[in-house]
Amino acid sequence: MSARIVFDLDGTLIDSAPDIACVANGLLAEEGRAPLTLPETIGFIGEGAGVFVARMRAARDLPETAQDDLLARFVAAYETAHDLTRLYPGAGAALEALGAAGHRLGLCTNKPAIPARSVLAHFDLARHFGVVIGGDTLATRKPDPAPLRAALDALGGGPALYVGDSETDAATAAAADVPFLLFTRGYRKSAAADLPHAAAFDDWAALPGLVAGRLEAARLAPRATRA
Ligand SMILES: O=C(O)COP(=O)(O)O
Ligand SMILES: [Mg+2]
Repeated sequence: MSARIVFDLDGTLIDSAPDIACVANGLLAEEGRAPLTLPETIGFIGEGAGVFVARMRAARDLPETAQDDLLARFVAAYETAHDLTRLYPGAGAALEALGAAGHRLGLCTNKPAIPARSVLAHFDLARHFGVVIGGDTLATRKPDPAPLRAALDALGGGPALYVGDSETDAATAAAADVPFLLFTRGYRKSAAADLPHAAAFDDWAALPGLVAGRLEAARLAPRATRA
């Protein structure tokens, strides 16, 4: 059975926090402020670039009036910030295997669309995705369900799954009524058990089997288990 599988990006497919910290710290240095630590940076990721910059400002005592200017500079620098970013081990092979199994793949991230597409191209991942929805593609972003719904609609019909790492992703999947698969090595702030999820994995090599198992369970008991 061919499913629609939509993925989050930061903290799910890629470990991008070191590059995000580097971009933030370039701006903070220009503003005469102390750099963010990596844990601080990770704590600020998840609700899009605007919220990240607002949290960075608040943490380093920069005024709200600087928001628009800082955000524009942040997004501009973000587009080419790839050197410190790593694909999680096995993520590329898992996308390859899921595509080869006939599933249709999409991406739904709160990262702005331009840097999202840029990092996908950098890692040669763009070819896997039939649709890419960024944090600024629609008028609303996750945890609003609209971006995930738009990604799924673009992929056609069939069972749906959302794969992500964070509270935002779990809430988005719940709001869209889509089963959520939690990658536990990303940027979530709470315990995995506190995030509603249909299944969890800590190794990308396990995902194709997890998906196949869920689809088979749904086939055998369509009323008891969705997707
Ligand atoms: O840019 C962010 O804040 C988060 O990005 P993500 O939705 O891919 O985790
Ligand atoms: Mg994420």
